[in-house]
Amino acid sequence: MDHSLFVKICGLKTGHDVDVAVASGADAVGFVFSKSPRRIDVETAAKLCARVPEGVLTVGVFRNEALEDTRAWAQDSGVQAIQLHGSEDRAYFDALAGGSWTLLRAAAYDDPGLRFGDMGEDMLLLDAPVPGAGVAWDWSAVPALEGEKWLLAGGLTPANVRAAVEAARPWGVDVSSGVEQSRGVKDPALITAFIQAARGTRD
Ligand SMILES: O=C(O)c1ccccc1NCC(=O)[C@H](O)[C@H](O)COP(=O)(O)O
Repeated sequence: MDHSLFVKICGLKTGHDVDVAVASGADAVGFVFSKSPRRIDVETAAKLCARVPEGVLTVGVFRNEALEDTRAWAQDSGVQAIQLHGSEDRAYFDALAGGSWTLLRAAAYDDPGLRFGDMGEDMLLLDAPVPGAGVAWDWSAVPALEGEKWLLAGGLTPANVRAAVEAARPWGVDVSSGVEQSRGVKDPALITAFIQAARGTRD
């Protein structure tokens, strides 16, 4: 069992799905603000953030948005963390640092020369090259990230997450497609199953 594994459920759109993720033990919930079947508007994100209890991190997910839009949407929705998935550079990260947000940097696992902290991030998310596509990769090909706060993502499901954790030994995991019944529509039973499987608490 791995009670300490950090688990983030991404791309939530409804209050019920947020409640299920929280009740099932998620450490973080993600809301997508950029182009995606999971995109929600700022008002919806604010309502979803308001029902998340203290201790569970609310994360806004962005990809190549204008800096001022990212800042405004994060502020207006009330997310506690900003996850950046595009070609945002160090200046972009620096402009958001020093605020109250935890910064997550998403990078493709095969990004050459990848090193934790290069963008000043607080957490690194190691993903497949296309985010949110449910595409798995060779999780044993993880760069040296031992001891860092890094999340494994990309094609994880309730069926494969435990093996992936054992192969890659991440600090945490992140999932979207693998807990959906159809693209962009979450399945509450899969959310619960994923969290239990990730931590090895499933029967
Ligand atoms: O989910 C999206 O559609 C998305 C769109 C734009 C930027 C990021 C996006 N998702 C980011 C995530 O955190 C996903 O959970 C992560 O890429 C893993 O996705 P999946 O392979 O579907 O589990």
